[in-house]
Amino acid sequence: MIRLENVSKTYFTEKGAFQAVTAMNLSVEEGDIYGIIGFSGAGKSTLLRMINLLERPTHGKVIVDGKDLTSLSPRELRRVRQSIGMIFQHFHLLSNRTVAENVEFALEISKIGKKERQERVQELLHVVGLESKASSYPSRLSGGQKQRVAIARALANRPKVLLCDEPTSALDPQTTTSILSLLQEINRIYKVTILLVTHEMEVVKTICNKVAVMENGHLIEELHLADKPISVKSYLGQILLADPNGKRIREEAAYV
Ligand SMILES: Nc1ncnc2c1ncn2[C@@H]1O[C@H](COP(=O)(O)OP(=O)(O)OP(=O)(O)O)[C@@H](O)[C@H]1O
Repeated sequence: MIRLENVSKTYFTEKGAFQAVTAMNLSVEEGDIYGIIGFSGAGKSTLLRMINLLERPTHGKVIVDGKDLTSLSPRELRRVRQSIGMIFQHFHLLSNRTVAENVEFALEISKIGKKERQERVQELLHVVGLESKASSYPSRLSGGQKQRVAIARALANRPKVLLCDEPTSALDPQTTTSILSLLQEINRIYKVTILLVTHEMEVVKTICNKVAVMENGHLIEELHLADKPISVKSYLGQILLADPNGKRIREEAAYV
């Protein structure tokens, strides 16, 4: 479903060039819930954002559903992007639109007719359990509810892939659990392939079947979590697995 071939990203700033991702190869199969984990600054978000070309790779190919996105025209890319939904740590909802209007917005952009838009919004708000909040504005919602709206909006155009950038990092543990269950349900009902960036192994262990461990822009190793026992070779992979809540990661990251 998704293949990254020798993908690198260099940022050019006033301070000079900085290589955030180096020659990464990754293969995500249809139906996977695929985690990307590592310390802060490892390049996880950069990698995720290259999958819908929010960041354009400096080198390499990004192949989604058989198409090399790096070779598409802007128009073709806009169309393909509709099949790739995305959610973020801080939700990014439109504050001047209601819950229903936030979800509908994605359908307006794809020029879907009004009747179909409204039916789809109803269905999605039902799936994320927010029918009663359709007319509320985002400022009146909890963090978990805001993420549910963002998920409904990301699913509006029936994407094949959902990219999740630290989707639970701004949420308390109980809300995190409910959002992760929702993502799992969406993966099952809609057969959406999910890629999820996180710094917490607990999140990965709860819903992912595979995880890529990243450090300093490199893929350190890939773990198949369905295997028992899980085979872990890298030191970083062992730390992450032994410390599912990421406490030690945060301590070590603060120390270095
Ligand atoms: N637009 C940019 N311009 C310059 N440098 C950037 C840019 N975006 C990210 N970086 C740098 O690239 C590196 C990787 O950043 P990235 O956000 O991908 O890491 P991450 O693993 O997602 O970490 P975090 O969880 O802290 O966001 C960091 O050192 C960051 O400062």
